[in-house]
Amino acid sequence: MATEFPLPPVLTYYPSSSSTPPSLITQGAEGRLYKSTHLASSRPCALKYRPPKPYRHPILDARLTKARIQAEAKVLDRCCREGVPVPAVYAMDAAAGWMMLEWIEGQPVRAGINVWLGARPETDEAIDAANDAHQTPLINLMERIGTVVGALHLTGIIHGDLTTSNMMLQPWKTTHTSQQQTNGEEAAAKEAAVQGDVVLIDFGLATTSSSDEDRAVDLYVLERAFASTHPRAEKLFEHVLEAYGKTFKKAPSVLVKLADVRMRGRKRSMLG
Ligand SMILES: Nc1ncnc2c1ncn2[C@@H]1O[C@H](COP(=O)(O)OP(=O)(O)OP(=O)(O)O)[C@@H](O)[C@H]1O
Repeated sequence: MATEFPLPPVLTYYPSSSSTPPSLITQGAEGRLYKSTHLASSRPCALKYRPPKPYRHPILDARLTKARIQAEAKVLDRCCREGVPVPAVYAMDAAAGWMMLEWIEGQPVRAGINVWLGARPETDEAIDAANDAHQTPLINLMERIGTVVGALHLTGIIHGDLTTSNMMLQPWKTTHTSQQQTNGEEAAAKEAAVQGDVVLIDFGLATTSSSDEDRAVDLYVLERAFASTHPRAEKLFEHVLEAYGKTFKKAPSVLVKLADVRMRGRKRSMLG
């Protein structure tokens, strides 16, 4: 895809004959995400660029952009060092508004879950978390989500915007086929859609905290996002929490706090 916007200068220079111009993947409110082979054709990378905002005072805008990029890169670095699955930071120029990250192959978890659920008849009842044996591959994914969020919280980082769009499913080298899903190509494709390693992305709103309350709010944000994005699978969210509860010593007390946070959330929505 041709780029429709000015690029940061670093990306208008192609260091090797095999590197191709970056292609725009998404354009959000704050920034743009390009896929690029700037470093090497065999090593695609994600270029996150926050262009100047004409509606902000230029000095304030430059300062804000720089601080946000630096903060996001710092959190990603820390996650990498501590073994939390996130894209590695390859390069950055915070003052120029960009950072270059490891490209994560695969699709967002949201899309994978939708492929899995999409194969069910429209008239289907909501999925019963405890008894639906046919959901094993999806349940396994939910558990992997809980484990990764637990690993993140253990490092003292709060994501701030956990959704199934801010998690990628990085395909496994070999596919694992469950006993339930051995009948046909369609079933195999459906199962493949929920396989892969969960990699967290978009740390633009991340903060550091080790308090039960902040961790519980992070989980609550994910719980609400999950319920509105995947309403039929809402009940399966308990598998995320169950796996989370096993990840570190204080995780069970975060889950107790989550009950409080939910209650407050409900009261607030009743009051309008
Ligand atoms: N490292 C990556 N590898 C592959 N795809 C990525 C990567 N980072 C982001 N993406 C894709 O780009 C999309 C947008 O990325 P991201 O959420 O980080 O940007 P954003 O929403 O513009 O960020 P912000 O909320 O900080 O403004 C993601 O949903 C994902 O599909």
